[in-house]
Amino acid sequence: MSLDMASVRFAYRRNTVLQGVDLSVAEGGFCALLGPNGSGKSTLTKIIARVLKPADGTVAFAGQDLLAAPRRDHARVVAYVPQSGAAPFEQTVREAVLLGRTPHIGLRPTRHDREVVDDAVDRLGLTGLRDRPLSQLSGGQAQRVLIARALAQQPRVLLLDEPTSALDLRYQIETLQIVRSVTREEGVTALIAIHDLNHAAHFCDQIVLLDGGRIVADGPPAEAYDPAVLSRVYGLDVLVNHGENGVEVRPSALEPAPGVIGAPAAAGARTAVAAR
Ligand SMILES: Nc1ncnc2c1ncn2[C@@H]1O[C@H](COP(=O)(O)OP(=O)(O)OP(=O)(O)O)[C@@H](O)[C@H]1O
Repeated sequence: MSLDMASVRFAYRRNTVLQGVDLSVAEGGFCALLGPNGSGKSTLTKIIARVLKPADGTVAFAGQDLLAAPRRDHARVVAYVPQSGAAPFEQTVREAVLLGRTPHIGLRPTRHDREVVDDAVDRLGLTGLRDRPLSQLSGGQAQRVLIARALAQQPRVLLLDEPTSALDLRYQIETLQIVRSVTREEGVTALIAIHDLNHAAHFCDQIVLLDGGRIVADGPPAEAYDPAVLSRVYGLDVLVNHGENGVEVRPSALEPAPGVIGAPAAAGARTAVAAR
């Protein structure tokens, strides 16, 4: 079972932004979608989420055509966390997360539905905020509500469009850990559009690099991160280090910070080199 896209093409009027994308993510895989601004990451996730309809191509999960499935069936398989979401401002956190249960609920939410919601609220560190209206949340808290709503949906495929962009470092890491554990422990297939190449390498097992609506690299981080390809795509010289902790990418022009061995002495500083 896998998420499979074949020959997917999409254009905004005459501007073709996906040029025949073929992509497979194994069941339980955690795939990072990388690429510069405007390379087509959001468009690709929106097609799988059925926010946008491709001009051509197929999208399937476990052989089921996701583009033709009835909406409710699609929503039982696919959950989507957009870059930012509009929600009725007076809704509370718990009410917003309960919306994730919509594809599963009969006439009214059951005790099980409420347990799933409370579990998702707890996992995203929102327990203390669960009765608070969305209008009284910070940007990062609101982003965590969207992620909790997607988890409460209990999907087979989880799509996240830059879900960590408003999060502080702790919640960036925790969110990526949660998504990784959902993939490994529950076999959910996750696709995340993300800009941080090092977080992607650390947490994901598949890297897909988009450039101008085409896939230019696809594989495990150690194979997909080619310095020449990354430098060309991002228009910036980068180095790729293969170390004990995995692969790490950094701009080659980035000098060590003052105080680090090898850094140039800062003006007026007595020493810029750490004593050993
Ligand atoms: N609603 C729209 N109407 C017209 N063009 C659009 C629309 N949304 C996106 N585009 C264009 O489609 C291309 C791909 O955009 P997309 O949002 O998929 O890129 P992205 O890789 O997600 O970028 P970012 O990293 O900035 O979020 C860009 O050139 C963008 O300007």
